Amino acid sequence: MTEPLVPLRAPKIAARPGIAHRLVTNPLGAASLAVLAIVILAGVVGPLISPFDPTVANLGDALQLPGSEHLLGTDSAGRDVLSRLLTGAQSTLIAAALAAVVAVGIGLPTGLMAGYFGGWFDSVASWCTNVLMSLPAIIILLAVSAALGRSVWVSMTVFGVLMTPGFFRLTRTSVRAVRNELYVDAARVAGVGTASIIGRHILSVVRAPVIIQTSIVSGIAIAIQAGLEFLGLGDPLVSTWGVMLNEGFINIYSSPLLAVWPALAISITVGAFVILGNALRDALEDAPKIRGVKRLALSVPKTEAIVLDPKHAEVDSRHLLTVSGLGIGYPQANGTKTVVSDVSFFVDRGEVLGIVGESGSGKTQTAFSILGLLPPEARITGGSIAFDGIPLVSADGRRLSEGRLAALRGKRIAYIPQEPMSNLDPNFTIGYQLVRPLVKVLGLSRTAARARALELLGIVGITDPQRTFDAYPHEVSGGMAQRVLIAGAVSCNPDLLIADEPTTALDVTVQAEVLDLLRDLQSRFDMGVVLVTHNFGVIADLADRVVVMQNGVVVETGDVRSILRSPSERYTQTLLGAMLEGKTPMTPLSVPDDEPVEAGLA
Ligand SMILES: Nc1ncnc2c1ncn2[C@@H]1O[C@H](COP(=O)(O)OP(=O)(O)OP(=O)(O)O)[C@@H](O)[C@H]1O
Repeated sequence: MTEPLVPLRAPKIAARPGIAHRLVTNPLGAASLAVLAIVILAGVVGPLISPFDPTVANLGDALQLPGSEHLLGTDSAGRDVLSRLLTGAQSTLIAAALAAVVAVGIGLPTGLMAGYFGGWFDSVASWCTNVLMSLPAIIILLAVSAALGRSVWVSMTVFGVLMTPGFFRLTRTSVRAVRNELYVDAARVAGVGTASIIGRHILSVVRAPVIIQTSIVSGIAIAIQAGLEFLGLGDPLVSTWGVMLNEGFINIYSSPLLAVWPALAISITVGAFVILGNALRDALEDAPKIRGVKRLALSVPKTEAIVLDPKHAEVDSRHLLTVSGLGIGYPQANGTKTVVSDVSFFVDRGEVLGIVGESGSGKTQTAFSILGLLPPEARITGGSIAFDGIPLVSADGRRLSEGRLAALRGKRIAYIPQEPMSNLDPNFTIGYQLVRPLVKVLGLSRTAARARALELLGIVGITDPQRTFDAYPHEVSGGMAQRVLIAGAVSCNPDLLIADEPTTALDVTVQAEVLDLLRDLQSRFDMGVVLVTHNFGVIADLADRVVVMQNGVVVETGDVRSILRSPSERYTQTLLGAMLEGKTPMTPLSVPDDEPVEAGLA
């Protein structure tokens, strides 16, 4: 009988100061922001508030010292230094921004693609990056100035290109780290598209380091710009601080102050950019992080197999799910390592099938083959899988195309993982992560998706859905996170639910609650469930029928009551014995030598 669900109250969540708050409360961050705000303000309003026209020469006023008329004095052509500094701020900042935009504009998207997709694009882009990095930047800039003329815009564009390897490498490395996170796989299993995954989960992770790098590169661009102009390669028609510095050094003996003003402006601005970068890093490092513990969900395998057309495949449509003679192997130097062999079972609508076995018996591999989420190196060596009349893998080795499979995952086939925390993206609230698949996959409006998500949180036994909806994953317990994932899994009203050790990572008391919840939802939504576990107790609690696996093969199968009453295989008896003794058979069980297990791979 289904027991009533134990409502779970969300813990009180202390308000966490945001990144902006942490940045402005850091004295260095606040100071650098203030300096840059003043410089940017000067750049914007400078040309309007300049007391004199910075381009008009008046030789009669040349090289005047600071005074009441010219607050910072005049240069060798009699132009007002303060007016030139104010207008120079604008062109200096725009030129630095140009370099940063070019560097980010090329480095970020190429790094994203190379890191996420890998393959030939990664090889080509990495090779180009290595070539760019081997070029001496200053020589290239000098050569470009010589060939294309003294234009600050051209030299900053080229400098931006020369800075792309930094952004490319930073992005690629961050993406490669995060694309293996379980929450990225979970988003894929939930049916979220690649562009959307990159845009939300991946970009949100690389955003912070890219902002820090951009701040630092902007500072370096100003310094390089000033250096080039100091060497006399500046555009004399654009009054930047570097051009002023160059003029100052020409008159260093007659009017040393002329070099001091632009040098101060350059060093204070460059310093502010670099300090801001560091303060940003400190603010972001303060942010709580939850990272994946163990990668279980796997990437989509390369389908070099011929893509299956569902219309032209013979399938078994009597059951919701039929797995027949399934074999899975991994090519290795000394031949193929078989991890699943000749596995057959079926699941009907409204039925719970348990797959039980010790660690390494092939349960997860079997489950992932149904989801189409085996690692790229895995090979389906035989057998077929059909879901509700749709062939996922046909007997002749063809597979349903990834596009069609992706349309099934998250809509008709849902998945509950073992480690709830690692399957939630720490960068987004729980509400956002529930709403997004509802909008993207089911096409609900934001308002409807929000209402549905709150309703689902209530259904899975969370008493204050709104508070959990607004919380970040690290602000809830493991049991609550698993309820959230269960809510996400059933949100699309799936026909088939695959739950891979859904209670293993949880405390014993929470395990019982989650099992109750699964039982309740299974009957409420009339789903077929494949329940993967190493624990016969979970099978006894939840499953109607059971498949016992060892070493990649099915040892025994039947309805749970009869197998619990009279297990015919020695291995099943040992598994049951382990349950009764309270052991968890995560490590290979030893079956007494006198009565060896009949089934099993050699
Ligand atoms: N990428 C891989 N390459 C080679 N062998 C693999 C790979 N992934 C899994 N295997 C092997 O497949 C076998 C079955 O693994 P599977 O994860 O299905 O076991 P399991 O029964 O689910 O155990 P657990 O509960 O510990 O996950 C194991 O022997 C494992 O070493």
